[in-house]
Order: sequence, then structure tokens, then C-alpha cells
Amino acid sequence: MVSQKYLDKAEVLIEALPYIQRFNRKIIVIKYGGSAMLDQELKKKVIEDVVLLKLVGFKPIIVHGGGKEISRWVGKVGMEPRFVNGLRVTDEDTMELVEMVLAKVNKELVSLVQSLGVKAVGISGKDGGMLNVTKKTSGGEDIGYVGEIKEVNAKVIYDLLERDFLPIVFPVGMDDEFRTYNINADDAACAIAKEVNAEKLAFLTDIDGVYKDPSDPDTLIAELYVNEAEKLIEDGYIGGGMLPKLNNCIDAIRQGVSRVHILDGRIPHSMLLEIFTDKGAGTAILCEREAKYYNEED
Ligand SMILES: Nc1ncnc2c1ncn2[C@@H]1O[C@H](COP(=O)(O)OP(=O)(O)O)[C@@H](O)[C@H]1O
Ligand SMILES: CC(=O)N[C@@H](CCC(=O)OP(=O)(O)O)C(=O)O
Repeated sequence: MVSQKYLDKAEVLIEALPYIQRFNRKIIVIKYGGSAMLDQELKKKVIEDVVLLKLVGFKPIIVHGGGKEISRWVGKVGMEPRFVNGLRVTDEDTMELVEMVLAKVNKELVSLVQSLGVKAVGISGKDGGMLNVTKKTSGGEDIGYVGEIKEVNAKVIYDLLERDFLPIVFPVGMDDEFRTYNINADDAACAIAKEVNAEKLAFLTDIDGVYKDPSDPDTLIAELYVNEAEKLIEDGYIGGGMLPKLNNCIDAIRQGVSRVHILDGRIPHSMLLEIFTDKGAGTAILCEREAKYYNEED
């Protein structure tokens, strides 16, 4: 007699079947950032999830941040990290550090993916001229070498996917004069997802999703229409790093990315739960068409 434990495992696999079919050969962009990057155990779990997505036939692309690690190194060399509206003020020395730290984080992720049996290639937005930027200002203030993405040249990404590599991208780009710029990782993930017509864009962060009031756990929003999201922003409910994130979610949905999700990277396997089960997790940002689609599934 087969024990119930094994039958339950088989049930879980069967439940995943329609989702595997729906996403087969489809591109999923995963923005990986926040505290979930600092804990080595959590990092391993996130990467295991991405590797599993790849091995069952999805085409994942990781775009990672590393803001907390950059700030740690900025502090180590005796400088003070400074942000304006969630963007790091980036002078020449800071830019050098940003590129060094993100490249180190990138290669650690490449090693982890490789150790789990999937071929990965780590690149920055400079490689293949992928992220072309102009200098960004914030409310008229000069914030140094911070880039606003002007154009995404996704050829290098398509080439890597074509050859079955998992692309791992860090958010540093160049302007027309080949100067190096620091880019917010949420901006980079959103721009890449739009350019490659991703089926899904998932932001793994350090909170369970979007709250109406972050101090009240009962106000977590499971489904948020873009017009409601805009209203929340307008009414001042969204602050800190959630502001650029949610703006990027709205932008991605409006520009044709089918599914956009904000997920808690601190919860082990939150991405797998969201993709492969009927439960859902975090906050789904929805347009009307997608809302209808979700309802049809219920
Ligand atoms: N309404 C809100 N709902 C959820 N998080 C919010 C909200 N307003 C502000 N935040 C803050 O935004 C943070 C997420 O942004 P951030 O720390 O920049 O993430 P990441 O480093 O993953 O890009 C949360 O930890 C939370 O402190
Ligand atoms: C311009 C700007 O602010 N760039 C970010 C790039 C890294 C990032 O975005 O990391 P997280 O996603 O982990 O926050 C920074 O220097 O921190």
C-alpha cells in the first residue's frame, strides 16, 4: 500500500501540470533583491526555485540588485551611503564600488546556479550594449552617475536563451559616450521584461506584498488593479523602495507584460507556490484583461 505522504506528493505534481503547460518556453523575469539576498540559506532556496523553473521548460532571466551589500562596502571604505527618492547618489568613487560589488554578487549567483546543474552566464547591462541610458536627475537634484534606461538591446539575452543559458543580469549600463551608470535594479528588470515580452515579471523583495498600511498586517493586498495602485500612490500609502517597484509594476502591465507579482523573498519557495499552485502569494498587479482571466480560472 502506497502511503498517503507519497500520494500527496504526486497530487502536488499533478496540480502543477496546467501551470507547467501554460508557461512552457515562456520568458519569466525574476527581480531578486532586498534582504533575501543576504541570507545564504534563503539565497540557495531562491536559486533552487529558478533552476527548477528552467529545468521544467520555462525561460527564466534573473535581474538582481544588491543595494544592501553595496551600502555595506560604501560604509567599509569610510563613505556614507546617501539616497534621494530611493536612488543611490552615485559619485565616481561610489560608481566604482557599485560595479565591483554587483559583479561579485553576480558571479556568486552564477556559481550557485552552476552548482545546481544549470548553465548560467552573468552579464551587466554594459555587455552587448544591453542597457543604454541617459543621466537621471531626481526632482531637479543632481544624483551623479544614475542612469535612466533609454533603450534595451536584448540580442545578447536572446542569444543566451537560445543556447540554453540562464542569463543573470546586474543593473549597470552605459550612455552614448560609453560612460558607466548605476541603475535601480527594479527599473532594469521592468525594462528587460517589457523588451522581451515576458510572460511574467516577479519582484522578490523583503516584505510579503503591498500593504495599504505597512504597520497593519491585515491590510495586505492580494490583487491590485493598476488604477487602484495609482490611487494608492497618489494618496501617499506607498513609500520607500516600494514606490519605484509599484511604479515599475504599473508600467510593465501597461506595456503588455501579462503577469506582474510582488513576492516575499524571505518565505522559502514563495515563487514556486505562486507559479505552481492555486493559492497565490504576495500581491498580483492586474489589468482588466488579466482580472477576467484570473476569474475564469476560479
Ligand atoms: N505600502 C507599502 N507596502 C509594502 N511595503 C512598503 C509600503 N510602503 C513602503 N514600503 C517599504 O518598501 C520596502 C520594499 O522596498 P525595498 O526595500 O527597496 O525592496 P528591494 O530591496 O527588494 O528592492 C518594504 O520593506 C517597506 O518597508
Ligand atoms: C541607482 C540605484 O539606486 N541603484 C541601486 C542598484 C542596486 C539595487 O537596486 O539593489 P536592490 O534591488 O537590492 O535595492 C543601488 O545602488 O543600490
